[in-house]
Amino acid sequence: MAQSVLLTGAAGRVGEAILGGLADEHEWRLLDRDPPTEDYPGEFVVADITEMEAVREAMDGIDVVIHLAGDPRPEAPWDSVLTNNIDGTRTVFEAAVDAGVEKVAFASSNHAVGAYETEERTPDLYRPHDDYLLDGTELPRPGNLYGVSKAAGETLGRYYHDEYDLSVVNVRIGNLTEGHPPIDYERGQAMWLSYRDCAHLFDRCIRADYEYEIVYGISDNDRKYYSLERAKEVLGYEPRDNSARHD
Ligand SMILES: NC(=O)C1=CN([C@@H]2O[C@H](COP(=O)(O)OP(=O)(O)OC[C@H]3O[C@@H](n4cnc5c(N)ncnc54)[C@H](O)[C@@H]3O)[C@@H](O)[C@H]2O)C=CC1
Ligand SMILES: O=C1O[C@H](COP(=O)(O)O)[C@@H](O)[C@H](O)[C@H]1O
Repeated sequence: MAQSVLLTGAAGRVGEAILGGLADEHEWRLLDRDPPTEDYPGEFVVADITEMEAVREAMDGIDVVIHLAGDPRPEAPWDSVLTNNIDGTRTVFEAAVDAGVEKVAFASSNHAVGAYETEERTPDLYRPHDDYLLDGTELPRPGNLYGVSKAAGETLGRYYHDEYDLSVVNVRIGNLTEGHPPIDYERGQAMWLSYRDCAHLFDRCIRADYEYEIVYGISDNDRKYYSLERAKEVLGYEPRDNSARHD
C-alpha cells in the first residue's frame, strides 16, 4: 500500500536515488533547505530541519519519515554536524513523535563505525580473502566528528523508540555512487551502494515492520565487511547489484 512519506534532504544524492526509483510508489512530501531546481513528485517544503515549527508543519499527515538532511562530509567541522546532524535530527524525531508518525528511517553512515578499519586490518579488510564482518550489533566507533554525529543520530533514534514507541531503522549507508562502483577505490567498492539498491532498500524501510534496527546499506558486493543479514531478515532487502560484477 502507498504510504505518505516525508523525505528530508530530498534535493541531495541519496534523495535523487530514492525518488528515481520510487517516485510513483508512495505519496511524497519533500523537504530541503535548498529550493527545488527541478520537478519533484510531490509538495516541496523549503525549510531548515533545525526550525521546529516548519518541521512540525511538514509532518502533518505523514506515515513514514526518511531522514536524509544533514552535512554529509566526512571532514565536516563540529559546528556544522552539531547543528545540522545532531540538533536537526533531534528536531525531526521530536516532530515525528508529536505528529504520530509510525516509522523513521535515519540515514546513518559507514563513518559511525569507521575506526574499526584499523591499520592492522587495512587494506586486507577491503579484499576478498578477508572475512572480517561488522553486523550492526557492534558499538559505534567513529573515525571523525561526522561519524560521531551519525552515532548520535542512532542514539537519538534509540531514545525516541524506547520512550515513545516510534519504529526506527538506522541505515549505515556505504558509498552511494551512480552508474558504477567507485573507480580505483577498494574501500568504496567494498561498500558500494547502487542507486537501484538504494531505492529498493528505502522502499523496504517504508513498508516493513520493525522496532529499532541498525542495518548496513550496501549492494551485494563480493567483498564486503558489512553484513547484509539483518537488512535481509528484518526488512526483506534483496540487493541486485555487486561491485565485482560491474563492467
Ligand atoms: N551519499 C553517500 O554515499 C552517503 C550519505 N549518507 C548520509 O545520507 C544523507 C544524504 O546524503 P547525500 O544525499 O549524499 O548528501 P547531499 O549533500 O547530496 O544531500 C543532503 C541534502 O540535505 C540538505 N540539508 C543539509 N542540511 C540541511 C538542513 N539543516 N535543513 C534542511 N536541509 C538540509 C542539503 O541541502 C542537501 O540537499 C546524509 O545524512 C549523509 O550523511 C551516509 C552515508 C553515505
Ligand atoms: O557517509 C558518507 O560516506 C561516503 C563514503 O565515505 P568515503 O570516506 O569513503 O568517501 C561518502 O562518500 C559520503 O559523502 C558520506 O556522506
